[in-house]
Amino acid sequence: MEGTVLIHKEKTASTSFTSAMSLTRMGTSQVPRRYVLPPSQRPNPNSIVSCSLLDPLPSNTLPLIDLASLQDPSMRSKVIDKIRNACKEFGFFQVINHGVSPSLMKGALDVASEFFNLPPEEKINLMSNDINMPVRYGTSVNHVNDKVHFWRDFLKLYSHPLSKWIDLWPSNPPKYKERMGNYAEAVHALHIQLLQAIFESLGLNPNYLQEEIQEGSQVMAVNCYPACPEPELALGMPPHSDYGFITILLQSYQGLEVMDKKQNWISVPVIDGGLLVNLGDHVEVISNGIYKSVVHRVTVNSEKKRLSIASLHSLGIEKKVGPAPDLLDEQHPKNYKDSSFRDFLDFLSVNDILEGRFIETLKTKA
Ligand SMILES: O=C(O)CCC(=O)C(=O)O
Ligand SMILES: [Fe+2]
Repeated sequence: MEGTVLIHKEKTASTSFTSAMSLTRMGTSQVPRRYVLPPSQRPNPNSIVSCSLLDPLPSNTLPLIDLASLQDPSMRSKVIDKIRNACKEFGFFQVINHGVSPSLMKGALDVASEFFNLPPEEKINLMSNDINMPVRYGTSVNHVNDKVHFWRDFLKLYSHPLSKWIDLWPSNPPKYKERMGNYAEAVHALHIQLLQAIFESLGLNPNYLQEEIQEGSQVMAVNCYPACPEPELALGMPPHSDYGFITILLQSYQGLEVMDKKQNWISVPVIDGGLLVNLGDHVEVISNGIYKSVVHRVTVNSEKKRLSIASLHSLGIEKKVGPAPDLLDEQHPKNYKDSSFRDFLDFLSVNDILEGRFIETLKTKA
């Protein structure tokens, strides 16, 4: 049958199911049971706060930061102040004038879309249940808990250094490597600038951990959320925070929601040419909790396929990260244990993403 794929080869060799993309193409009018969330975890449209994007920031708006002035010595400290406020208040902000060109962004979204439109037979050889695989196609299933599924197909790509990984990336569509690779490199350069600004906003040397960051890891999660016949019952991704320093996210359509301090879900509007920046668990740990990683989730809609490219940046897989010594003294003891990307992968391999966040396991006090 078109679209039926075998998954969980290692665990349940007989399990077969159809990807969200194939279900949508078949014109399914109801989501299969495995996507239906318990009522308490469903997106409740009445509780979602919509925000306008204003600058400067009154309450109840999401921060939008113009990076054009970051390189201007007379303006830099103003931008750093805005970044500090955004990190403290939300752990999230959007950026414009960030240096990644509109054509690179469009090129990456176009090839992402073409890849997910390929017939299942073309994608299946990239499918794996092993979260350590450097290139991994997945269709909605959660690697631990195969009872709850999410309305998402994804392709995870190890991306830095690009020359090490790009040969493993898909050769079809033919422009995939070139377009996605150019985007990955531009976003990698942007993430270095953003980290410098974030460190500066904490009072740290902007070049803190510079060498380790240059040698760090970049994993891109290219996500596809097809139109969903019953969007009120399912999610594209459950609530989680990202591992790593920051995630730079490009979205083609609305769907991402971030949780604010009052635990309201705030829907993130799409800004033409903008990119989203999520603080991840590394920043929470390095700042010793001054900043918190942002909890976010993805809702789906019945009208339109949504694509997103999440570029996740962290230290190398075995490198431990801990609170910055300059932020610690007798009044400010260490609130988090040191940990590595490997520790996170080990955590993920035995924990369902719905059951707690990795960062909670690092706290030295309750
Ligand atoms: O699709 C999105 O907007 C978010 C994706 C995401 O959170 C992730 O890949 O970690
Ligand atoms: Fe995420």
